[in-house]
Amino acid sequence: MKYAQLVVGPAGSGKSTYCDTIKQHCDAISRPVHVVNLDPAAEEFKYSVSIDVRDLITLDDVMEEMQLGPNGGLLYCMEYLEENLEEWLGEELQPYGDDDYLLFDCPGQIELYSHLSVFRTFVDYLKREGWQICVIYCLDSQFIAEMPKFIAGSLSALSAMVQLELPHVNVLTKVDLCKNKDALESFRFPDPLEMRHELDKQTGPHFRRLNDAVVGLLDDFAMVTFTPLDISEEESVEDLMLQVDMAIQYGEDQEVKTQEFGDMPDPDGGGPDY
Ligand SMILES: Nc1nc2c(ncn2[C@@H]2O[C@H](COP(=O)(O)OP(=O)(O)OP(=O)(O)O)[C@@H](O)[C@H]2O)c(=O)[nH]1
Ligand SMILES: [Mg+2]
Repeated sequence: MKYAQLVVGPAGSGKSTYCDTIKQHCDAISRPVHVVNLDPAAEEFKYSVSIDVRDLITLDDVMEEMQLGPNGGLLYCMEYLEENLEEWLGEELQPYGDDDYLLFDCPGQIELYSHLSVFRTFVDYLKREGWQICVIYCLDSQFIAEMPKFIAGSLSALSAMVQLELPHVNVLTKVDLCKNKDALESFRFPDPLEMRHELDKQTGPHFRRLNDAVVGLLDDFAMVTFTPLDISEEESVEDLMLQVDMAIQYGEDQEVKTQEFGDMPDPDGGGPDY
């Protein structure tokens, strides 16, 4: 079995820093991982890149040749990647085999994970090629102090979960910058009543039914939970890695059946078993 983490999330949420952190952690414990850059707009990396989409296409070239702005240019690049997936990526992945572990550092446009097909095509291709994949959805902890922002972040994570149908770990990044780390605990397994109460406090009475529906939706998908990551604490990195290993069934007997997202949500509540 081959393993991969697909590291996604909004622009600037800490995806590349996450990849760097995990790579360093794994290097330190002599566990081989390789990082793949899938961001055609990336400029520099702290980690060493094993496969780079910029060898196929770069945002600068596309913007210049197609007269596109940065967002349109990025979408063009990703569609180009989608069209050349088997030919280019297939070739690049050739040297990787059993027990190899890749981290895919992805671009930050969230529409790529919600309503464009490129990542779905990408994931389906990797699955067909025998890769066991876990999605890491990064959300910046600096933006979730207020409940409406936390809910907006949760909904975007949920939309990626529904679109990609893979084991999924939501990560709260930049926790080292948080003054009150204990306050983050309440976001690990958010309480629906509390969410509803906080939302109602911050919106007018017209929004009550909408708030109710949104919180009900998140509660139904009981797996919209977040794991805080403090990159300055080795233990935090280890805990997260363990959680991802469980989600991806790294090192487990391959007879064990993967729990598919399609089995969710559990109508009786309760999170996933992994
Ligand atoms: N202190 C601290 N800063 C962080 C952390 N993660 C990211 N940053 C900073 O946040 C900024 C964005 O981080 P990146 O890792 O580049 O984020 P990204 O999601 O890859 O960004 P895009 O690829 O542009 O979407 C950089 O200035 C990082 O140094 C973290 O855990 N702690
Ligand atoms: Mg990045």
